[in-house]
Amino acid sequence: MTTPPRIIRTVDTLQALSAEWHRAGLRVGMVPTMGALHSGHLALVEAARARAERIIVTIFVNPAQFAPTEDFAAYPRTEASDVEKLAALGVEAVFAPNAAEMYPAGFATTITLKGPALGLETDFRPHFFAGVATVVAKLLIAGFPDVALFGEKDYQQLAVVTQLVADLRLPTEIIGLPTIREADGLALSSRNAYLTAEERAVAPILAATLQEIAAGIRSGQPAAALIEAGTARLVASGFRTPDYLTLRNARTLAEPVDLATEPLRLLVAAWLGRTRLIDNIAV
Ligand SMILES: Nc1ncnc2c1ncn2[C@@H]1O[C@H](COP(=O)(O)OP(=O)(O)OP(=O)(O)O)[C@@H](O)[C@H]1O
Ligand SMILES: CC(C)(CO)[C@@H](O)C(=O)[O-]
Ligand code: BAL
Repeated sequence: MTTPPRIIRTVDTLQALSAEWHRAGLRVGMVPTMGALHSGHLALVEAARARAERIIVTIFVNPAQFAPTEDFAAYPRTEASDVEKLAALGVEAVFAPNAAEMYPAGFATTITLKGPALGLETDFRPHFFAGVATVVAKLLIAGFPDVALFGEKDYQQLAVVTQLVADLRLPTEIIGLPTIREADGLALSSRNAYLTAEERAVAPILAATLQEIAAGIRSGQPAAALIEAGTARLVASGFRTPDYLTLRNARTLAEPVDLATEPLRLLVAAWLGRTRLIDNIAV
């Protein structure tokens, strides 16, 4: 029989619980999420279990990372079934605060970023990483985990969080885990729930296009021509012209200078109907 996780609504309670665990000599792991949990999230939880004796999963649809025109209101909220999934994995605590707990009246702090936060998502969601970094800093300070796990699906976010924790010297190890995919290659994402049946049939072309471009680059074909052909394939399949489809240095996310020696990552964001999909792969 599994013990259901403790549901925690306040920062004070989470800080006290984490301090108690640390006093008992237990390692604490954290998996930050916005809920609507799928197997990608659950893989992060399982990886946390291998690294920590106590696991906190956070569920918070963070208003600060959504522009007024974005899908904050529509974002799926499924707390009861999320908690059931986490209970089955033996998660000890779910931190699910409301917005007033995270951003009380008078809240006036926002983290600003450079480095890996420049470009890509920031060109299209300028508010996004300030909102993510501010909430992640708050979550890490609330839960004081020894280790926190993030998915490579949100590759730039992982780079931003890694930089944030290094710059602020937060005492948490940040671990990135590979993207979990459907059998047809589509990266799992809570927003896949927005896709119509027709769009769902088209969506795997995003990952297939990345694979095709990466294979071409590895075989020595010019990246620019491959990216142009990939863009045309996406548009012909029903995607809008991608927000970006680009080859970057996998560590800095800057434009690569020397393809032969730098670690490379191919990243894409593209709208399919009313759903914005992102994906990325190593080259
Ligand atoms: N397919 C996946 N594989 C591995 N990790 C994932 C996957 N999808 C999401 N994650 C990770 O789970 C964490 C929480 O992400 P989030 O709750 O935003 O889920 P999401 O499915 O990415 O939602 P969205 O549709 O909003 O992008 C992040 O670290 C994210 O990178
Ligand atoms: C890291 C995060 C939980 C911050 O709100 C969110 O951006 C997400 O779910 O990837
Ligand atoms: N998965 C990252 C959170 C977001 O896109 O808002």
